[in-house]
Amino acid sequence: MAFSECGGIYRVGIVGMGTIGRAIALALDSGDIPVHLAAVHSRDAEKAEAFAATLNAKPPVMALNELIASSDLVIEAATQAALATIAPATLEAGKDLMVLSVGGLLDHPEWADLADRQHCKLYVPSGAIVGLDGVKGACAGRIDSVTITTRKPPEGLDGAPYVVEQGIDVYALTEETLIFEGSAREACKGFPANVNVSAALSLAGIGPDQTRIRIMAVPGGTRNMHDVEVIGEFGRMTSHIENVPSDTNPRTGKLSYLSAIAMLREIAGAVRYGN
Ligand SMILES: NC(=O)C1=CN([C@@H]2O[C@H](COP(=O)(O)OP(=O)(O)OC[C@H]3O[C@@H](n4cnc5c(N)ncnc54)[C@H](O)[C@@H]3O)[C@@H](O)[C@H]2O)C=CC1
Ligand SMILES: O=C([O-])CC(=O)C(=O)O
Repeated sequence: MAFSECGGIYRVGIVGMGTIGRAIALALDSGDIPVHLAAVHSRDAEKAEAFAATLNAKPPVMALNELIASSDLVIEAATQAALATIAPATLEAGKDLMVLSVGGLLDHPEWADLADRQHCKLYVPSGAIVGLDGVKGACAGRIDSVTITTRKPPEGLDGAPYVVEQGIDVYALTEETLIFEGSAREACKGFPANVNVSAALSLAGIGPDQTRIRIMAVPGGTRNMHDVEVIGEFGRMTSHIENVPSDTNPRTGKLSYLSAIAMLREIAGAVRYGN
């Protein structure tokens, strides 16, 4: 952890003031995580100003480069496309980075090396998925397969580039339907705002080309569900999560931001649970 020089308080800047960014800002504003919310930045500065004004801390809304300069940790909660700017700028400045748009990491293994050279940390929370501790352990040995099956209601998949390109009308489906099957890398390109969980799974496990994903549209569904199966020399592991879609973004399950908040608590504290 690279502490700021002013007062030894770990300064956090949040980029992206949508569902996840706001939830993290509100958690920090409650004051029970010992870090300082130093700045926020979003594509829509006016909306970010209005939200920041509702917080006790009244964090300034800054340009990205100013936010990076004012933070020890930058939390990316924007988009995979935005990450392409945020990640190198943050790491080159020697600042820690937490990434939510995890799919944006898959084509940039050099960022992990950059973090290493710059002596800073690159954090990837489990997000909307469970069981990455076990996956990491399992992948220390021989692995035969890692598969994730994602089930979302139509509104959780609507507008994804793959859905648009293929002309799939997710609202016209009448029963659970497989709409995509492939690697985590391919899925994160076709569904950049829907299956970042598959990127986190692949990075914790055997990589984005070897990790398989199936995406199912579930008409009438009320949960974003992810089933992970890992088979290897250790045996077989499965995990299942039924995520309540967040109120403001049906693609994003509530565990996504709760996981980031829990990770921040551990970064700020002395004790870490789990692997
Ligand atoms: N790792 C995980 O398990 C999960 C990751 N995600 C991903 O996390 C990211 C944030 O998710 P949400 O908060 O639900 O999305 P959201 O759409 O509610 O909010 C995104 C915010 O980022 C802002 N933004 C967009 N482009 C920007 C840019 N270039 N610079 C600054 N701000 C920009 C938007 O104006 C918006 O305020 C998304 O990429 C999403 O796909 C979402 C759920 C789970
Ligand atoms: O919240 C979820 O179910 C997962 C999600 O959107 C993502 O991984 O991008």
